[in-house]
Amino acid sequence: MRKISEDICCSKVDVLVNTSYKDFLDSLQGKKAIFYSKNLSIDYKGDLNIPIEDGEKAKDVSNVLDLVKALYDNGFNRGDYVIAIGGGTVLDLVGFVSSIYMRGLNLINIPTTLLGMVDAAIGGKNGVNFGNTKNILGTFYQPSAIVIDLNFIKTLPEEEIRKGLAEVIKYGLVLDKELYDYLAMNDKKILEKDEGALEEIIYKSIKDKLTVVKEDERETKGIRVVLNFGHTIGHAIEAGSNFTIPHGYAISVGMVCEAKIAEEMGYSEEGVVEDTLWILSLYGLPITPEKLPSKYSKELALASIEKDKKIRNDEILMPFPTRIGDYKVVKVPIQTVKGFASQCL
Ligand SMILES: NC(=O)c1ccc[n+]([C@@H]2O[C@H](COP(=O)([O-])OP(=O)(O)OC[C@H]3O[C@@H](n4cnc5c(N)ncnc54)[C@H](O)[C@@H]3O)[C@@H](O)[C@H]2O)c1
Ligand SMILES: O=C(O)C(=O)C[C@@H](O)[C@H](O)[C@H](O)COP(=O)(O)O
Ligand SMILES: [Zn+2]
Repeated sequence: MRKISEDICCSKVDVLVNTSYKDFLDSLQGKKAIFYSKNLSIDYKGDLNIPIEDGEKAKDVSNVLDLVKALYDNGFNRGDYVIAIGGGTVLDLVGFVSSIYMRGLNLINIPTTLLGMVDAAIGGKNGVNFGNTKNILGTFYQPSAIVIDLNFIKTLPEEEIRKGLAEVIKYGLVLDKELYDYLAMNDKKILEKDEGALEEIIYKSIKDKLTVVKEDERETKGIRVVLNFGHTIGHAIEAGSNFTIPHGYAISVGMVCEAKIAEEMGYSEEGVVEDTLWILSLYGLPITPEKLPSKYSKELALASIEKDKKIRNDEILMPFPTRIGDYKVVKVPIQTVKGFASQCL
């Protein structure tokens, strides 16, 4: 077991990597509401156990009030615990609910997908979708603990491993050359779910993400935006498909497109686009729209860029890879981004 403890602004956050979630929950004193993915067989008995239909539909705003009602009807208060067990969609929904009910009660994240373990469970961003826009309603709210139980990986299909790897590759490309090199040399082990290799990339990803979040929890200093590399175009693809194209695949194509924009605008060293294409292909991730699992409306995708949360005045704060493991945030006019996007989408 590896433990990371961080003070993020006003919250103490513990991350336990490779530990039993049941043992951890047993150690908590207090009432527990367990909100878990319906697709998982969770036999842990809390004071309230509610299954959630996961996938992007979980992030429909109507689900927020259903969960709030369950907490309210069952007399939960700020001394009690909300436990989120599932992939990124369950974590985003439950994180939001736990932050608004009584202005916040104790949240424990137990991610069960690779994407959840390396990204969604970490950093306190949560959100639900509204009006064809991703995560337009949400808060920043830190969980007190994140428990990574690698047993969940055992039942995870390979395609879910690949989707999570898209976010791991993101860290490699813009923050961590060592992680990029590790990914480049250990593809077989990682795709075969070798426990040591998975623990290594999960640990490195969490460290990278927390280093950024600690500096700029609320994304107000132009630092946390780096975690959004590939997401302007990625979220546009998701919106254009009515959220049927999974996040991991959408941001894979998004990273290719945004790396190309960086190169064309003269912000990246030669070879960055090739390295991006190479590493994504190594893990079988889509690098062109044709390789995505379904079609999307280009018009809806382009229109959704206008709602990007990184817009300030008429410009989007774009985190561009400058060389592998490094980035620069550049203000690009919305219409310029849309012009480039129109070529890649
Ligand atoms: N808040 C953040 O910082 C953040 C970061 C990255 C992504 N996200 C969000 O996360 C979401 C994507 O998350 P996801 O990729 O985990 O998708 P998901 O939650 O839809 O889970 C993917 C699939 O895996 C299944 N599953 C979950 N755990 C399993 C297990 N252990 N074994 C077998 N199947 C399992 C689920 O039932 C589902 O079908 C998107 O909405 C994205 O916007 C949020
Ligand atoms: O934690 C962050 O900050 C991120 O941007 C991580 C992203 O991988 C994640 O998809 C996040 O949900 C995107 O947030 P948004 O602010 O673009 O909605
Ligand atoms: Zn993401």
